[in-house]
Amino acid sequence: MSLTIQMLGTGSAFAKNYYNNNALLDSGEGKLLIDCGTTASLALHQMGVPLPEIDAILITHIHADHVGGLEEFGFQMNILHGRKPVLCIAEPLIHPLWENTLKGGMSQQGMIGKLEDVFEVNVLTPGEPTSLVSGIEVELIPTRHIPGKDSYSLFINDRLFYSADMTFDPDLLNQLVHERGCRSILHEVQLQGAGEVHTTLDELLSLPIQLQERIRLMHYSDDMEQFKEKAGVMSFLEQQRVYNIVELERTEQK
Ligand SMILES: Nc1ccn([C@@H]2O[C@@H]3COP(=O)(O)O[C@H]3[C@H]2O)c(=O)n1
Ligand SMILES: [Zn+2]
Ligand SMILES: [Zn+2]
Repeated sequence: MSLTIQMLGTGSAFAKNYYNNNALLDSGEGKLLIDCGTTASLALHQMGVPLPEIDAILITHIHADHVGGLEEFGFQMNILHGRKPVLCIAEPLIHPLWENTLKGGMSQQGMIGKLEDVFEVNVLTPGEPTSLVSGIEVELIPTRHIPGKDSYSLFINDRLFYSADMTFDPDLLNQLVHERGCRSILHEVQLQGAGEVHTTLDELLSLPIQLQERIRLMHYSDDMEQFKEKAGVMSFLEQQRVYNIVELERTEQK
């Protein structure tokens, strides 16, 4: 079965030339949206993907570039299409997502008082690979991002690692490739400055070349073009281009 990935956007939280770093996975039998940021519905509109075609949404962590579009997605599906969208989410994110992000805009007396009133909630257990839509199995891997905030990277179909926003974790990347058969890595990157809550390009450049060869960069700032020649064998994912994951597994990327 073929699996494709199309980034709705590849931008950092403050990027203006790129949409939010959200992704559409398509197995041919089902579509999974990874994160639903503020720009998600506009990007999906431009890609010609109607919201009801998406079988499930998966959330990595709570920042606006990853969850800021859920209010519109939830309202559109309930009001215009008469059904709740499926929301796959780790248990620790449910309370803060509703109480701190969505409740203000979505609550309605006697009608909407909790996440489950708007979404079909599929509660995920980190560390347990779970089939989310036909042909797409995901394991949540807790990774560090902001102190005190839970965040989960993704290991997809036992072959593709998709980083959430995360600080540099070379041990995890080594383990995934050498012990778990990971063939390609889509990794967030911060191009300039210290990587206090993200992973810097310099940190990724310190990895063994066999790991760098598997990495495609995403979640980058507007000055990405200036860094194309500084990224070594790593290349930048292009937003809205459709990649077959087999194509991502080729080591010669440039
Ligand atoms: N301690 C923090 C917290 C947040 N930030 C910035 O805010 C953005 C929120 O979305 P993000 O994509 O995680 O990127 C974060 C940083 O740019 C940051 O730089 N340092
Ligand atoms: Zn982000
Ligand atoms: Zn974040």
